[in-house]
Amino acid sequence: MENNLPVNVREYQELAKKALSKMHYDYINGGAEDEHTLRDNIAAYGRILLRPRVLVDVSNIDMSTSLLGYNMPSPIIVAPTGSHKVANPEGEVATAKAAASCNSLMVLSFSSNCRIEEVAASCDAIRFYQLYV
Ligand SMILES: Cc1cc2nc3c(=O)[nH]c(=O)nc-3n(C[C@H](O)[C@H](O)[C@H](O)COP(=O)(O)O)c2cc1C
Repeated sequence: MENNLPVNVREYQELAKKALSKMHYDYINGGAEDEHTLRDNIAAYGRILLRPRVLVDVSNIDMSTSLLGYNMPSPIIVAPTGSHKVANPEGEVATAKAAASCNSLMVLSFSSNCRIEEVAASCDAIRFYQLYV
């Protein structure tokens, strides 16, 4: 890892494995039941082929998009996931601040460790809430 910064999901996984207890790592890294969908999701990304291009000016690119009327600089958002305090003492507040710093959108989970009001007051991230009904 150059400058010790992770460059892909696998390298983030390695760091997470070192930072977390086995139980918490397995909770975050695992999928439901026999993990068929988890494996298929990873395989689906593997089927997307990118053609490498060199000497192309990428100093002025635009990946912005909108979701339900909210504009954002890229189509990358934070999906709802519960119990962020297993990974960070600030919990979902830390995740919301990170999303806000990228002008991204965070979906706060129904099973989050932090209260909705606490997360909402912590930053200006675009706020979506996931609710089981
Ligand atoms: C640790 C963990 C916790 C999750 N918690 C929730 C949750 O509280 N609510 C929810 O709707 N989805 C939850 N999910 C599902 C994710 O939002 C997401 O749909 C799933 O990881 C699949 O991602 P993908 O749709 O990008 O493939 C959780 C997933 C993980 C790995």
